[in-house]
Order: sequence, then C-alpha cells, then structure tokens
Amino acid sequence: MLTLSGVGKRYSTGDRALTDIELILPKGQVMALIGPSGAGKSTLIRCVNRLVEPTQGSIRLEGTELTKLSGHKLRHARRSMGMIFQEYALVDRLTVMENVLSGQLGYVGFWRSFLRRYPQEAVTEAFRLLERVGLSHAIDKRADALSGGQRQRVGIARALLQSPKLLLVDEPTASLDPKTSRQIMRLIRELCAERDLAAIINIHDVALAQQFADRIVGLRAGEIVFDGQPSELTSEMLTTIYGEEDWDTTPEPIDDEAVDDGPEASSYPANMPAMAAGSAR
Ligand SMILES: Nc1ncnc2c1ncn2[C@@H]1O[C@H](COP(=O)(O)OP(=O)(O)OP(=O)(O)O)[C@@H](O)[C@H]1O
Repeated sequence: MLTLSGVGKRYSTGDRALTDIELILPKGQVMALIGPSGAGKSTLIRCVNRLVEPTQGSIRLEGTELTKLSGHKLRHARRSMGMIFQEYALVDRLTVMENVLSGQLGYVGFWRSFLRRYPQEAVTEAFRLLERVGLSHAIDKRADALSGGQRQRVGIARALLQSPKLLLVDEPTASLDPKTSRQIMRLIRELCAERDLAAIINIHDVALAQQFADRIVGLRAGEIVFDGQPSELTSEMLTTIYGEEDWDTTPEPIDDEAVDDGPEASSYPANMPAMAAGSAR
C-alpha cells in the first residue's frame, strides 16, 4: 500500500536525518514509529506527505510515486493522506463542525469553504464522524472551549472526512494526560480497523506504542534499527534504539481496564520508554 525504498533525507544544513529507509506498510496496519529525539521520525512522516522533500529514494502510495508529484497532482495525493498533529491545528474561533469541515478545503475550493458553504454530503458525513469520535454533543462549541482530548478527536474526525487511504499521525498524545492518551490511541486503532486504514504514528511513549500498534519501527540516527511486533521489543532492543538504560527497574504497566475506568489512571506515568518491555495490549 505504502512503500518506501532507499529513502534518504539530508537537510540543507548538512544534517542527515534519514538513511536508506526501506518500509512496506500494508493496508489496515497501524505502525508506531519510535526512537529518540532527533532520530528522524517527524522527517520520515513529512517525507511521505512531502512537507519535507526526500533527497533520495522512492515513496509509492498505491502505485503512485509521490516523490515525483508537483502542483495539482501533489495536492490530490495529499488528500489521500490524513494528517493528525500533536497540537491539533484547529482554528480556535471556529466551531467543532466548522473545523471538521475544513478538512474538505482541498475538495470544495478555497472560496466555497471560506464562505462556509459545504456540500450536504460533507455535512452529513461530518455529523456521522463526530458521533463516531464521541463529540455529537459538542458540534456547535468553539474549538477553544474544548479539552485537549476533545480537540484531538476533532482533529481525527477532520482527517477522516477526506476519506484518506493512509493516516500520518505526529505525536497524537504528547499534550494529553495518560488516560486520554490511551483513549485517543484506542480510537485511532479502532477507526483504522473499521476502515482498513493504514497509519504511521510517531510516538514517544513506547508503552502506548506497544499496546495499540500492530507493528513497531525503531529509528536511531536516521536508520531503522528495529522492525517487528510489539512483543519483540525487548529491553535489549530498547537499548539498541535509545541507548544504554536499565529498562528492568521500572514499574510494571498498569492493566488496560484499570487505567480506563479507575481514578488511579492519573498516576500512570506518560512518555516513559522504560515501561515498554513486557506490556500487553
Ligand atoms: N528543518 C530542518 N532543518 C535542518 N535540520 C533539521 C530540520 N528538521 C529536522 N532536522 C534535523 O534532522 C534530524 C531528525 O529530526 P526529526 O525532527 O525528524 O527527529 P524526530 O525523531 O522527529 O525528533 P523529535 O522526537 O524530537 O521530534 C535532527 O538531527 C534534526 O536536527
């Protein structure tokens, strides 16, 4: 579905961010991209949607070579990739519904969306998506009146309104509390399963990656040093990806249901790679 072959990126500053990346992402697969700061995770995601230009290699999405596209064809290809960002990228003064509909910008044209006249099918689908992400009660709320978790749900609904083939998700839980982070990851996973949608999720929290991804790819200094199932991510592998650390002296992960329903959820430490080894989905 998505194939990266020999992908490299050297920034104009001389920084080599990616080297010879080989990846095949099948339909429906949720892939977590982990690795230390500066490993190249964001660069990789941005090379796929060409917010960053790869300097080497080929990126194919369902047979279309993305690296060669420009102008209208590039815009068209980008519509098939739903982006979900860490900072939500919502327009604060617009309502939830308007923010979701802004995902149609590429389809309805600037003036039509500027004047906020969207096709009825888009509005109907936006209602359906907002219901699916649990926000049907908040469609008329302004985006700046929402919690972080609600904002991320709007971002997810907006990305899905484009009917993408692929989701590119950049640190979706970075600003969220541990319980909300899990709910958001679970939602992304469920939506991918429902729609047979592939996703690449750039995420620092290894425990979350293990619990909610089908596959984990570990980057270190721009190279893939691990590509496997969550259960294969051992302490040794974490050391390969992140460097030396005593991964075994950290607490056992809390079981999934307890975190979802119990008040102790808030004590679950977030963004701790060390919690990863041995946790279950
Ligand atoms: N616009 C840029 N210009 C020059 N160098 C850059 C640019 N963006 C990233 N880099 C460099 O590329 C490398 C990879 O950065 P990237 O942001 O992709 O890593 P990351 O794994 O996403 O990090 P983080 O987890 O901190 O977000 C780093 O050495 C970084 O300094």
